[in-house]
Amino acid sequence: MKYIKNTLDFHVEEPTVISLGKFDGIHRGHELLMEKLAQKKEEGLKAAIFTFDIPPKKNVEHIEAKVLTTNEEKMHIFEGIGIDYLIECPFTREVMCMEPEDFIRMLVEKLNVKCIVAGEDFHFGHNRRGDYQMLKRYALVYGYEALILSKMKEDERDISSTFVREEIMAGNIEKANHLLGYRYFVTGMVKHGNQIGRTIGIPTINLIPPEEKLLPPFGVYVTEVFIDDKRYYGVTNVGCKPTIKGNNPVGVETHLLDFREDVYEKVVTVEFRTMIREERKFESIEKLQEQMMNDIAFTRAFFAKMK
Ligand SMILES: Cc1cc2nc3c(=O)[nH]c(=O)nc-3n(C[C@H](O)[C@H](O)[C@H](O)COP(=O)(O)O)c2cc1C
Ligand SMILES: Nc1ncnc2c1ncn2[C@@H]1O[C@H](COP(=O)(O)OP(=O)(O)O)[C@@H](O)[C@H]1O
Repeated sequence: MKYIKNTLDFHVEEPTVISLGKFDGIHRGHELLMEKLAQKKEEGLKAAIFTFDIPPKKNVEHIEAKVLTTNEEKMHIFEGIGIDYLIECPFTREVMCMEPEDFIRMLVEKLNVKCIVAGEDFHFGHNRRGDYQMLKRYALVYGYEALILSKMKEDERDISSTFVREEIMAGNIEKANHLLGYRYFVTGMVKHGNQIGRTIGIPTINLIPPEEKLLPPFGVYVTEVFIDDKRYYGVTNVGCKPTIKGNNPVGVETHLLDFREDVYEKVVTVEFRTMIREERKFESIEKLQEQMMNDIAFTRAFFAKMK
C-alpha cells in the first residue's frame, strides 16, 4: 500500500475506485464500503482511501476529541484489507475552504477516479455543502460512477464512530466490539514501570497509549495480547493506579497469564474483551494484591468458559 501524507501534491496514474471519509474506528458501518472497493478492485481499479489528517493534538484535552483509531492504526488496517493507496490529506485552510465542485475536480484529476464510493450522509467541501447528490450529479460530467450506500444500523441507530465511542466510554466493551466487527485495541511499546509488580508476584507489562487514543473507563479488563504475532491471555488495568503514590501517567498495564518473559521495548497490542470492575484506591498494596488475584481468577474463568 502506498501511504501519501502531509502533501496536497499527490498523483495517481492508474484508474482508481475511491472512498472518502474520516474512518475513525473502521467499523461494521464501513464494511459495505470496503466490499464495494474490493469488488471494483477485482474489476481492475486500484482501491484508494481519501481521508483528512485533522491534527488531534489541538483537542486532546477533550475526551470527545479522542480517536478510536490513530493514523498509524488506520494505516495497518487499510493495508490489511488490501487498499492500494491511502491518502491522508492535510486539513489546511485551503482544503477546508475548497468549494465542493473544486474538491471533486481535484480528486478526479489527481487520482484518476473512475468510481466514488460513499455513505449517504457524506458531506464535503466548504461549509459541508457537498453531498451525495452532488457526487451523483457530477458523475456524468467527470466520467466516474457514484456508488452511494445507505448506513448500516444496529438497534435502529446508524452505526457510527460516535455510537462506538459512547459504548467504549460506558465500558460496554462487548457492544463496542460488536459494532466494530473486531475487538477494540490499544497498541504501544512496553515501558518500565515502578517494578512493584514483580515484588507482589504479579508482573505487568506497562504500555503508554498514544495520547490521542480513546481509552475505556479507568478499570480492569479481560484482554488478549499480541506479542511477536503470538496471542496471550491477560488482565489489564487502565488508569493511574491511585493506590501507588506519585503522579502516575495514564497507563494500560497487563498481567499475562502463564507467561514469564522479558518483553521491554516490544510493541504489543492489547485487545479488550470485557470489563471486570472499576479501578480503585486500596488502603494497602496487600489489599490491592488480593483484589488483583481475584481479577486473575475471574480472567481464567472467562477463558475457561470460552473453550
Ligand atoms: C489486574 C490488575 C488490577 C489492578 N487494579 C488496580 C486498582 O484497582 N487500583 C490501583 O491503584 N492499581 C491497580 N492496578 C495497578 C497496580 O497498582 C500495578 O500493577 C502495580 O502497582 C505494579 O505496577 P508496576 O508495573 O509499575 O510495578 C491493577 C493492575 C492489574 C494487573
Ligand atoms: N506474566 C507476565 N505478565 C507481564 N509481564 C511479565 C510477566 N512475566 C514476566 N514479565 C516481565 O516483567 C516485567 C514487569 O515486571 P514489573 O515488576 O511489573 O515491572 P515494571 O514495573 O517495569 O512493569 C514486564 O515488562 C515483562 O518483561
